Amino acid sequence: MAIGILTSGGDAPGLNAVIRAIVFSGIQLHQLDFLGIRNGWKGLLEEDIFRLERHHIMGISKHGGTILGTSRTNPFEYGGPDRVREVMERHSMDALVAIGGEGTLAAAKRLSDLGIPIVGVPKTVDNDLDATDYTFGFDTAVEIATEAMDRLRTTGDSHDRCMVAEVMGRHVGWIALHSGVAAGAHAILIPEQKLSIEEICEWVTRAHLRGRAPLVAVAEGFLLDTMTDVHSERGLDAFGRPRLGGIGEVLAPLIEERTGIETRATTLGHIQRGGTPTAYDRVLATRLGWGALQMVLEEKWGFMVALQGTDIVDVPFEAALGSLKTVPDARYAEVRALFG
Ligand SMILES: Nc1ncnc2c1ncn2[C@@H]1O[C@H](COP(=O)(O)OP(=O)(O)O)[C@@H](O)[C@H]1O
Ligand SMILES: O=P(O)(O)OC[C@H]1O[C@](O)(COP(=O)(O)O)[C@@H](O)[C@@H]1O
Ligand SMILES: [Mg+2]
Repeated sequence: MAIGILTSGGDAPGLNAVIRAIVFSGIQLHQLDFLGIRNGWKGLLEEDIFRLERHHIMGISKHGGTILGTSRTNPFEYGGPDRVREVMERHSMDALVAIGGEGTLAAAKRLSDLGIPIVGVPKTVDNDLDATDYTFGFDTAVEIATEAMDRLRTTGDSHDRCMVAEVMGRHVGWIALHSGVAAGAHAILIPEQKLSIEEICEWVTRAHLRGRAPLVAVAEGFLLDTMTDVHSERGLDAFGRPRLGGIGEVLAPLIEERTGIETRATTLGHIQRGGTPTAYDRVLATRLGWGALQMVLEEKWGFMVALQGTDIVDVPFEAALGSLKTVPDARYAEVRALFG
């Protein structure tokens, strides 16, 4: 049996650990063959495929990114399901493991609905996929964001400045919430909760009056109550979505002007997605990889692996695709009560 593996969508620390887990245990325990597909669906449709052997996966769990490369190609706009079938047949590929986020899994679901044997592994640093409690990459992103905020606090303290730390989070504020709590931010701003600049400045002023250099953690997808669209000044991505980043720079002068406190903004950007995955993410990614291999062996097409509690389970693609996993109001309320 030959199994194709592809990674698609934005990268996340832990992708390599998933690939390693699938290939290592597939070769060691089941004598399976693996085909590496370069650059997501694009490589499948262009037949950019190679025999994925044990030496390719040696020691890769600790490396960020993906040895397979990634893209945001939509297989339905580039070749279509007939071409997917043709390439799989030509390479004697009996099954496909698609590792990606909601876009990749939506494509995988459509292909699987057409009878193509696919299983999925969820991936998102934003941690916004429903049906799985956590995804690999999220813990690493939170760790990096927390360390950055700790650093911003010491320079903020020295200069008695308000520091605004902008982190990733297009639709959901999990990274901002977790890193903001860990770093003791005085306000945490997330996409799920619109706020006025007056409320934010009140928290900043209150913290400053207590002798603190205020720290504001903001997710890139946050909107002030005066905004109708997310802040975007960098054009569109390959999928036609606005590229985010820069809301911190928008907020900083508004805060400075209203509070009189000198304010600086830092956008962390892709630093959160690069480099070494945490041990937690490596273990989670490895377990998800083992789970995906098991699904292939059981021919559970149309399913993806997920973490529920501490268990790795199988869920149908549609369970992950219905809605995003947003920060619940109650989770935000308990944090918000302590702002300022
Ligand atoms: N409903 C869909 N059907 C087919 N392909 C899709 C669909 N939605 C998204 N995609 C493709 O999947 C790609 C990857 O999705 P994206 O959201 O960028 O990354 P991720 O998989 O990390 O969420 C998109 O750029 C798009 O080409
Ligand atoms: O610069 P890129 O690759 O377009 O990606 C940026 C986007 O990817 C994200 O990191 C989301 O990634 P996930 O799909 O892993 O959740 C967003 O927070 C960000 O807006
Ligand atoms: Mg996505």
